[in-house]
Amino acid sequence: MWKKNSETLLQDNFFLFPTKTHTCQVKLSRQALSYECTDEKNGKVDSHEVKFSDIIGCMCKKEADDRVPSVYFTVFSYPFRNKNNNLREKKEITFGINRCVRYDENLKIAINWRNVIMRLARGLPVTDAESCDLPELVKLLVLVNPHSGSGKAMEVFENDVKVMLKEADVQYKVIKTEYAGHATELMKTLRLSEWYGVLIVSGDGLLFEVVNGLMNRNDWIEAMETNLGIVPGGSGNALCCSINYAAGESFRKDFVLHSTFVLVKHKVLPMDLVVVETKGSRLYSFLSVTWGIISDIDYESEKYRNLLGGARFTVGAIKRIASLRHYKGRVSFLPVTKYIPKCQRLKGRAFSVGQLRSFTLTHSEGRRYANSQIGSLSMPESMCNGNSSEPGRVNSENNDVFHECGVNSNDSILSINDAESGCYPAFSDDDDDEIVREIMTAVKQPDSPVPSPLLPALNEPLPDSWVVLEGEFVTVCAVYQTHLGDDLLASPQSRINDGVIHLMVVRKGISKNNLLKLFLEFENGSHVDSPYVELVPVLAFRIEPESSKGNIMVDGEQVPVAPIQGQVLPGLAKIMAIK
Ligand SMILES: Nc1ncnc2c1ncn2[C@@H]1O[C@H](COP(=O)(O)OP(=O)(O)OP(=O)(O)O)[C@@H](O)[C@H]1O
Repeated sequence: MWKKNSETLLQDNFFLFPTKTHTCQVKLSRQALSYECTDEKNGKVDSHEVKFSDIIGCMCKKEADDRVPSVYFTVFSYPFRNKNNNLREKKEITFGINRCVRYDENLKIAINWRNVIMRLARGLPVTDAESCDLPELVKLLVLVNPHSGSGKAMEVFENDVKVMLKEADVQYKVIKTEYAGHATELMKTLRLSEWYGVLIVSGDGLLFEVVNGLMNRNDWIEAMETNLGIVPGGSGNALCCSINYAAGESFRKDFVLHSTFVLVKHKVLPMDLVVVETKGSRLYSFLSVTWGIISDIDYESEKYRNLLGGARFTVGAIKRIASLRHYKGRVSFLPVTKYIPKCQRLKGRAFSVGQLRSFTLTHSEGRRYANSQIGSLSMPESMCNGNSSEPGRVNSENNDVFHECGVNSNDSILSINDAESGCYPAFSDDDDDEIVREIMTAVKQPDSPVPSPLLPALNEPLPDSWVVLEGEFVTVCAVYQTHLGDDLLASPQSRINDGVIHLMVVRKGISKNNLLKLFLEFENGSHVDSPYVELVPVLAFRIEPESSKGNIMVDGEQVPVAPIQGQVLPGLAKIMAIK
């Protein structure tokens, strides 16, 4: 027999449905629902515990026969199948109450248990467990793109998502998009106060439409308070992969179940956006800007979308590596910390640990930090030779940056990076605070345009504090989520709201074999250790292609091949995700 202790919020005796022969003592603490059932036939006792972190909802039911006063409540949970994998499975447990002769009295008990369970499952406070209100109603506008991925988004919603929304007591209205751009239009006139959030059942493209629709409203400040959720219905589903990866949830097997689980836990995180400026347009991006082989694969494999779904990227990658292209141009960026080219870090001696200065931008959540560790590796000589032409400029083909900084291989990494050394000046704390002030001032002024204080006009020169790389590139990607696809862990250090863009640069000089190897390493993120890959944390970037050949993609959507630049807007969006 259990004793009620200070941890116990509620305790009672119910019977276990459907057996009716098992009497259970059921107990609620803030962490778990526990029950101990005795089989009346053989006296066997069974103990169980269901953690609130696994519970998504609770529902009351009555008997079909109105003359029977029994009432039931069912708890819906999705615990991990076993300790050795991260796959969840549904477990439903139903308790019956027939203690009172009157139905309404049994119902009152069931409703109170349901209310407490719903609050604890959503992480809400419970002050008086004996008389507890149901959490506030959650109403979602669900947008489904019937043409995303292999065209099964509606099926995904009907078969998998709907049932979990019901279990979690989430109300919704579904709109099937009718054309590309429909979601953007809908967002422009959305009555914000009517909805807890907007749920996208599609790929990243539909969320891109939603974000841009909201950001282009005059009241974009309020509009960006809208909670955004996403369940994978596309082919890449990069944001869903990143959200699940951060939450420790599966994003390969049972992807939809795990994404919907994250969604119905009702946690919301600020998410960084990047304001992107290109020929005649200003876009708001949550994922990436890509140029070179990555964008070519994304765009050119589009035609296999319906046939192959996610596998379209693998087929596209093999094709593109076989007939490898290089892209000439200039890549500039404002580094979070003083920039040291990877070849310089690796040449001469291996540094065991490097340190990035903590970059912070104040947001309502407080200050956030981006830290990085530089691994120890050796660098092919061919990647590190040449002479520089001017400070702040690194020619990818003929530059001896090591020499340029006026240091020898015995100097420490921090002294190489001193401002006096002639290396690229870094962003100072004062600058940080200035940016924060500018963004926050604009945010407080309704109807003012979204500020981008780090970006000069596209046709204007960049300040000296920017680093410039020139030459031929295989790819340049500005990434702000961990994943660009389920087998593309492009930027393992990215966090949903770290206030940092990770700029990945692969220059000409890598063989096809090594490039293929690199693509295989993308799956677990080990490409970051490759001497051919630079991954630089930056606040802003500019890409200036020399020719208009190839593709540039913003969040997987094609834009003209022309100069393009972007700046991080820390934590501006709200995404339904678990840290
Ligand atoms: N009803 C519709 N008909 C045609 N196109 C649509 C419709 N609704 C949305 N779109 C467009 O379809 C494109 C692809 O959508 P989405 O990105 O969601 O799927 P995906 O490309 O398969 O997934 P991912 O971007 O994750 O690879 C987007 O550009 C979107 O604007």
